[in-house]
Parts: sequence; structure tokens; C-alpha cells
Amino acid sequence: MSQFTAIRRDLHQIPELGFQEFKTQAYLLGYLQSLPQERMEIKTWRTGILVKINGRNPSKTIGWRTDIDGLPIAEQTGLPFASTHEGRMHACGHDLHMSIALGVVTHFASNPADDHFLFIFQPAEEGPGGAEPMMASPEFREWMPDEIYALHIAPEHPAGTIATKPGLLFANTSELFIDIRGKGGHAAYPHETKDMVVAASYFITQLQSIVSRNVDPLDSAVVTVGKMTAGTVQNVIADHARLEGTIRTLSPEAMEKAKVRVQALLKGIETAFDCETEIDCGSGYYQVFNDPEVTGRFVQFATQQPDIQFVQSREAMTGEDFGFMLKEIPGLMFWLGVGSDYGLHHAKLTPDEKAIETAISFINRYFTHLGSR
Ligand SMILES: CC(=O)N[C@@H](CCC[C@H](N)C(=O)O)C(=O)O
Repeated sequence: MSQFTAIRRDLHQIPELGFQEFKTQAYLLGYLQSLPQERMEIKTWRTGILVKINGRNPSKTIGWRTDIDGLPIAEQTGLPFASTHEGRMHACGHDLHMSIALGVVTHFASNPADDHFLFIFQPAEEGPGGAEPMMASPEFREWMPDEIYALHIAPEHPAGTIATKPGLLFANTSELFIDIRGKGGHAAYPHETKDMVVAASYFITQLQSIVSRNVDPLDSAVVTVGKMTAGTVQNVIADHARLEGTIRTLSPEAMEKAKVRVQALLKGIETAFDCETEIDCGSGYYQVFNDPEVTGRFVQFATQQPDIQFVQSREAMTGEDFGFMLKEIPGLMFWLGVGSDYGLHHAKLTPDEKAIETAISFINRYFTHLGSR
């Protein structure tokens, strides 16, 4: 087993939620401090880390970003190195993202290029979003990169595949947290209550009309309620329901429209069911938009690599707060094939670890190409 596969397995066992990545940060710092330090500078920002490798004759700084948080999912892979944190899992591949980033740092710590490299270990990608506040920090601003790159694992492509496209790659997102409050009571006396299970059920059904009737069919959107809680026992009418979900749209305009419609539908529920509602749109991520010129250069390089199958990808309704970095800094995100029968955010996601070495070797070559004169 390669060194970075072993590291991936260590990290896989300690998934932590956004801004709680304390063990992860300690593990990463321990490894980074074991590398040659001559050209390396390290700073921490909350639970994240910034690592700069000073170039020999720099004219620019090239950035690489990895996310480091896990998800509130109970792992069901049965792997010997499964999560040891109950109800937490690296089900979005951030364990692979981190081990690949460490592989690239390791290479350039001993083989610096002409240009500087900045490695960003960013917390809270799954929520509430670490990229925007990290970028605004003095620690980040001091080492502001001139161009920036990141990858995301893609279970639907086999290991050895890289997929991307110029322009829009990932959607705009907005979280949704909704409370609906009425009046509880005996299950046999509904006329004396305001039943929030019924109100929430109507509301969830009405939400589906946003995509089918409000958003331009040529401008896709998704409205998903991933969690619904209401009630206490089978024979008591619930006085409160809570819904947690997310909106995804291909354009910022469709996002604005969808949010307005969610609020209008909620007002209707208040009237129809004589209840009170409260909405919190949580955090929202800006779309991932790949710089066309940077992507052109990247695709040309990737298609010339004998160990890489390059695939032109489509847009995806996933969100990524890396979009905030790309809004300010030219760069791109690409999908890395990891061939798994189970997809992202699935409790049985099992990425093919061969992709780790493929990615490290590919990025080392690409960054050497970019950072040398
Ligand atoms: C790549 C990926 O899966 N990202 C997440 C980002 C979630 C943002 C936020 N918590 C939301 O749900 O809106 C995704 O679910 O796409």
C-alpha cells in the first residue's frame, strides 16, 4: 500500500464536521512538520491550514485547495478502516482530497519549482462554508494566489479519468431551514389542533412546483428536502415540523426566483393551516465557474498524458464553496474518477484508491509545467 493510501485510511477513520476538524488539523500539521522545512511556511486559520512552498525564482503563486471536513452520515462500508466517529463519514471523498494534497506538498517540499505554491486545507465545505471567510482572512490575503486549482472525486468515472469543462461546472446553492409551528393535541381531536405534519406535507408537495412551474425549463434547478422532523408519538398531533433542505440552480437569477417562491409558498401555508413559519436560508455557495483560458491550457496538458483518460464533462447540480475562490482568482476545478458503485454522500461510498497515486503524479507534472521557466 502506498504512503498516501495509508494516510487516506488514517484520515478516513477520523471524519469531523465543518469547523470541528481538530483531530484532522492536528494529523495534517504533524505530517507537514515531518517534511523538509527549508522552503515551507505554515499558518493555521481556525481548523484550516495554509502551506506555502517558496519558489526558487518566483513570478507568481499557484494555489491548490483541498477541503477537509466530513458528513453527518453513519458509514456502512464494513471496511477495516471505517470511520471511528459514530454518525460521521468521509462520504464526499475529502479524505482522498487531503491525501492527494499531501502527496503534492511532499513532492514540492523537496523539489521546489521557480514559482511559489500555496496549499489550502479548507474547513467546512459541506457547511456552513469555509472558503469565503478563509479567503477574507489576513492569513490568506498575505499569500493570495494568482491562479488556483482543486479537484473533486467522481464515483461515476473509473480511476485514471479526469473530467472538466470551461465555464459553469457546479451549481449555485442555498441551504433551507424551515420551522412550521401550530397547535398540538390528541390524535382523536384534530379539529382542536393545527396539525404541522399535514401542513409540512402539503408544503413539501408544493415545493415541487418551483422547479416544474417557476424556473425556466432551460435553466435547471433542484429543490430537495433532505430532513424532516415532526411529532413525538403516534397518537399525538404535532405542534411543530422542521424541514432542512437545499436549493440548487444553474444561474444566480434562478436562485433568487426560487427563494422568492419558497417564501411565497410558506405564506400560503400560514394562511391555509393557520400556523406560523420561519425560514433561514443558511449558507449559499456561488457557482463553480472554470476560467476558460486556464481550462484550455489544462485540457491541452491533460489530453497529452498517457496515463489519463480525459472526458469533457457536463454541469452538475453539486455545490462547492471553491466557487467563491474562482470568483476572485482565475483557475479551475476538475473531477477525478474513483469508480465506486455508490455515489457521493452515500454511506457505502468506496472509492478506488488507485486514483490517489494517479492524481498526485498528474498534479506534480502539471504544477512543474506551470511553475517552471
Ligand atoms: C460536492 C458536494 O457534494 N458539495 C455539497 C455542498 C453542500 C452545500 C450546502 N450544505 C447545501 O446543501 O446547500 C453538496 O451537497 O453539493
